[in-house]
Amino acid sequence: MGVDNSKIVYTRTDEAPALATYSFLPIVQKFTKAANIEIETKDISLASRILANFPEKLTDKQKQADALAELGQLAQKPEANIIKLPNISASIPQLKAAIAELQLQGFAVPNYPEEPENDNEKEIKSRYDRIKGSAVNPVLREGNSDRRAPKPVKQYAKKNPHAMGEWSSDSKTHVATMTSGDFCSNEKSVTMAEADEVKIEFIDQNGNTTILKEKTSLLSGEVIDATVMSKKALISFLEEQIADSKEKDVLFSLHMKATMMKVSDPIIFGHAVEVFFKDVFEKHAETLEEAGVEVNNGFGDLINKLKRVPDAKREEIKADIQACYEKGPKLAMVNSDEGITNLHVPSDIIIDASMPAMIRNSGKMWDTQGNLQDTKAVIPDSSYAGIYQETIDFCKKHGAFDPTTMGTVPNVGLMAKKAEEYGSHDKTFEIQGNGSVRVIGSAGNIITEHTVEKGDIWRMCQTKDAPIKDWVKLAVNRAKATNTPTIFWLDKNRAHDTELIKKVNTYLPEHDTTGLDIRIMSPVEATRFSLERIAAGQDTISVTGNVLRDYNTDLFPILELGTSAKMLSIVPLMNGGGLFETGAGGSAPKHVQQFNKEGHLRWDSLGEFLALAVSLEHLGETNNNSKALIIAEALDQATIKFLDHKKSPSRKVNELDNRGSHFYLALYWAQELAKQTQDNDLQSEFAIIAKELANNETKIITELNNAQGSTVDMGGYYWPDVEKVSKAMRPSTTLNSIIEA
Ligand SMILES: NC(=O)C1=CN([C@@H]2O[C@H](COP(=O)(O)OP(=O)(O)OC[C@H]3O[C@@H](n4cnc5c(N)ncnc54)[C@H](OP(=O)(O)O)[C@@H]3O)[C@@H](O)[C@H]2O)C=CC1
Ligand SMILES: O=C(O)CCC(=O)C(=O)O
Ligand SMILES: [Mg+2]
Repeated sequence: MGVDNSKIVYTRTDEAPALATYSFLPIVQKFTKAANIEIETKDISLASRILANFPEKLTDKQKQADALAELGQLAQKPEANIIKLPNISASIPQLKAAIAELQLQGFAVPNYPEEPENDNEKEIKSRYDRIKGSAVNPVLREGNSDRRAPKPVKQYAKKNPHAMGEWSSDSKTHVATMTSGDFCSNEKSVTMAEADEVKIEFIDQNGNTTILKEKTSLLSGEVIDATVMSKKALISFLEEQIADSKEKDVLFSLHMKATMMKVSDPIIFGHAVEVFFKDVFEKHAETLEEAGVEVNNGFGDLINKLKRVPDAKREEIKADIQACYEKGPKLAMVNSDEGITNLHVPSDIIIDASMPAMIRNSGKMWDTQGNLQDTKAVIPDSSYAGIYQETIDFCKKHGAFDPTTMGTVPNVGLMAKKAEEYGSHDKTFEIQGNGSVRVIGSAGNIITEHTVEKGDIWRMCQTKDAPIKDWVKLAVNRAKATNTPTIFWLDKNRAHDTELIKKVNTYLPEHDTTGLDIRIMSPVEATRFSLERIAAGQDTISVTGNVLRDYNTDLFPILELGTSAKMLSIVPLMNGGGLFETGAGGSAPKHVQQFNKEGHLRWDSLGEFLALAVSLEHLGETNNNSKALIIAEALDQATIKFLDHKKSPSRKVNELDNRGSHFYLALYWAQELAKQTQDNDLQSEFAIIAKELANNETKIITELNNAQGSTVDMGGYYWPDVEKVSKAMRPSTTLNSIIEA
């Protein structure tokens, strides 16, 4: 064999999934130990990543290993078997909050220098910049993605439909997107004929050159695209949309990925805040500057920093803010009770989850009174906005989807080797003057050139050939395995997609596709085609680039299953290993708030159960471990039973929560192992455990439910106290003693 992969790495992350791990991991360790599998944990939480980057500021006891770097290396090895739970892709406000908490806990990590004033601060900022945003996913995702609703999960959703808001044909809800001057319209794309090292430079109007990035190495066959968002076009678009929301009497809402994938999005978010509160920002420019307001961190940053402003001035600004609210359209609210608008915090409105949530809610969002209202969903760049307008049009015409009959849309997504927008982070620049930006080859040849103005956002992406080839192969494999129509969502009128279409047409014939229905359609056409089929109960595989992977794997699951937490999410790593992600959703900060307040955790670990089963199966197959295969199969059966018996966490306090759901999973898993006859050792060991768990069911559930109903002190949000949380998440001594026996 040569490859030793009797080990599974289980990640510790943040927020709700991290809490769930405290309860679930001991169970996992108990079951896998019986097959000689070692479960190693790696802490890739935001706080741990901060600590790992500043060893010189910490005592020996405080130091953290750089788990992310270690996992990044492991992901490139054939023995990799990693279970990854969702983590915080930190926005700057989240990063700052985590730093402040760590400092309070006695870790001498430095502040985040937003505007570094010397070399030392620049160095600190550059370290933090490696931690924020999508710092984790692109490092681990050394393969393309296969996300789908497994059959039992889909069947369960059909039998137990989630609530779906009705749609009316006269809904005023719509998407607003730019028609010119945006990334989509300005994109230029080139496939490299041979490997090269390119330079990115800015040339001002006087012919002075500034190097933006000295060296980017490109492989032969690599697709690069460069594009620019015009600040002027963006501002006038935002002004128009604000006026139009007022006129049409719909809520103004902004939907972006301002924490991840694209470092351009916080800047765009900042412009939206500034345009909406234009009168405040113009009139008080100097005061706000002095107070250190960072508009890219959302309107909430202004509110927080008002305390630094002298009293009289503060009252004046507050009155001007009020005037903006009165003059402008109604703003969509994230939390109407607390007055948090859609423009307050960039990480509160993450488009992949926020748009489907709106569509599931009859196309409505909350106003300041907590009433649902029709909405203008502003998605500035037009590259992918059309899929949501198409979905809205479909719902207006046909009414809401019916989860009891609808088909499914799985996804095969291109993301390996920092494909597409994942690779843009170190190649995105806010342009400092008028002139042009060029990508120059080593022979001095101009590869792309854009005329730019001060404030424009220029960015470049790169997509390597091998990941594209692998993505086509994965699509064909999924098409074959399911005999389902398979659509590449690529637009022949978009520069980047044109290059990808050429490659798809080259690589598809390398596979035997006899009898398969594989087509290429633009994202808008593909949406309509898939929606028509889904409504008729039919399935359609979507094969997409990286951003649509992100969007589609929340959009369809949220419509079909009520949440993307129930998705199977596999990343077959290009070098042979496996990365198994749990669900397709995020770290659910709302769930932590509820847990703190009333001791009830409604995080649904179904994604973890699904990921663990495929991880065990992968281990069993690559390591000839028959016990692992039996345990995997038993886990799948247990998960089906778990769904049948409706043991998912309830949303309400004093009912079954995440911890109780883990008990039932353990019970069913043990019962399945006791039932099988292929392995006597497993059978006898788990027969005893199954019996003990079953005999103590009432006692355990009582102990677990009694732990609910009061506040929980975690001793920290980003860096909680291990003992406190462990105690809170494992309150049943009866269950603990069975698991630890
Ligand atoms: N793969 C990753 O690592 C990802 C990380 N993130 C991170 O997560 C944070 C929050 O992002 P956001 O976009 O709000 O996404 P979330 O998925 O956390 O929130 C959206 C909603 O999804 C539902 N949800 C998601 N997972 C579960 C689950 N297991 N059990 C029950 N409900 C679930 C909840 O819906 P409801 O209220 O309807 O129950 C939740 O309120 C951010 O910090 C972001 O960076 C986000 C996406 C992916
Ligand atoms: O890093 C990303 O792609 C964002 C995380 C996410 O939302 C996802 O993978 O679905
Ligand atoms: Mg997503």
